[in-house]
Amino acid sequence: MSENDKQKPGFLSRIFGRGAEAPKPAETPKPAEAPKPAETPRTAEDTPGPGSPASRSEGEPDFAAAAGAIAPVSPTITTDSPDIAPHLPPELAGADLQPLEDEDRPDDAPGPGTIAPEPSLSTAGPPAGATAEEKRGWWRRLTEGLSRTSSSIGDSVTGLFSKRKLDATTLEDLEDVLIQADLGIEMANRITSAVGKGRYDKMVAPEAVKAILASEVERVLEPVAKPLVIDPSHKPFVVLMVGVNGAGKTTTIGKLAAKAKAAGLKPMLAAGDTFRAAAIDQLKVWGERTGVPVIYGEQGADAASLAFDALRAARERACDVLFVDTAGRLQNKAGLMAELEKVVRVMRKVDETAPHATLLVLDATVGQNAVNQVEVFRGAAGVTGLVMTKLDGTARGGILVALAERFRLPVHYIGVGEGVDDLEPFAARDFARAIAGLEEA
Ligand SMILES: Nc1nc2c(ncn2[C@@H]2O[C@H](COP(=O)(O)OP(=O)(O)OP(=O)(O)O)[C@@H](O)[C@H]2O)c(=O)[nH]1
Repeated sequence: MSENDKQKPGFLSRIFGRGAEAPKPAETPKPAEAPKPAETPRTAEDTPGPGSPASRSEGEPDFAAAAGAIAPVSPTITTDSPDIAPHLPPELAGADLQPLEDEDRPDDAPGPGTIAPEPSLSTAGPPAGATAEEKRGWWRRLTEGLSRTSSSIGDSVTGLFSKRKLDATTLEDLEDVLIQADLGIEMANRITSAVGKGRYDKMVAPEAVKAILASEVERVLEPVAKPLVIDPSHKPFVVLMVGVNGAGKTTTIGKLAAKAKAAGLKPMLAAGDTFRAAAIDQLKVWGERTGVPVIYGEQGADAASLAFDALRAARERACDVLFVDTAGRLQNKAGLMAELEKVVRVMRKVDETAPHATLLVLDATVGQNAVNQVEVFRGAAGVTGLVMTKLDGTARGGILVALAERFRLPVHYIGVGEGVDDLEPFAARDFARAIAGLEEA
């Protein structure tokens, strides 16, 4: 790290956390086991149906109490350029899965634990020193990703306010628009009151309404817009990804792995969603694409056992960050809770402080259902932060504002597309202005 970098406390503390200590020396690694070949995936008939136990081990004795007795899951670790079978799971059909171009990785990429001069894992908004063109690109990706929400809100505001003076009906209509965008009733009330204040019987410019909306939204979002801080005193820093099936956990891990690499960190991925073979394959594809090793077992293997092995392997390889994928089946809340708790307890046999972050991945297109998901996963997994995906696929992106107001959990990232770059660090002002349909501040 250059002297120059050391003198940037804001930047460093966003990455490593304030007052972060120097990394502790890694524990003496146990002798690495030779990777075993992946076992033949089970057939469809073997796949448990809805209502089945959350894992094959559910209901079996909890081995967390005796970590020494953990049954091996025959995990395999891919290399940095794993050889993946050409068969892709159906949900990946058509996705852009070409390996990242080498030119994206600078020749002088710094080693683990140091900081790349370019975008960090955690910085919200375009990186310091970004060119005007890069800044425009960042804003364009954000506004394009949020365009369904912003056109729904922005076009309605323009329609409501461009031709008539403000009266009670206009405000009621505005409130309906905001509720339909899933901003929540309280937020909608607050915005309409702010718009109505002192403006009855006057023409109000749509841009002025949008500005009020953006500032009210920003006020709610500002306290929760927090970067994901990778504390280097944990080696690896363990990030547990939780969320219901299809929320975007695996994709988000892939995008985060790319960000971690770009930040000069050494990541590893654990295919802890052992429920579906396709989920394991999907993570392996992301590993190949980003050049990040993936540890995986056979379909149906015990997820906790895999997480245990992954943490040990990441430690042996001196990885900076381990992203652990999980299955999320809400059909069986008790099973889900039991499995996640077991994953956490077993990882703590290796590192009693793990996981260091538990990110709940939420699909924005489920609307108000996301509220229920936060409640369930907060109870099951002690969620420390949120990632909201698929904001590009909904006109109801206001749900993020409603969640922020209700739960006040940190929001680290938003997903605005399927591409590797379509995961934006969450920035309150930019999000607020984008959904209001305003230009960049
Ligand atoms: N449009 C869009 N699609 C996304 C985004 N994030 C994820 N997806 C897509 O959503 C689908 C499901 O994503 P996954 O990453 O497989 O979700 P998961 O939570 O891992 O699902 P399971 O493996 O079934 O547990 C995939 O087709 C992704 O490409 C996003 O921000 N925008």
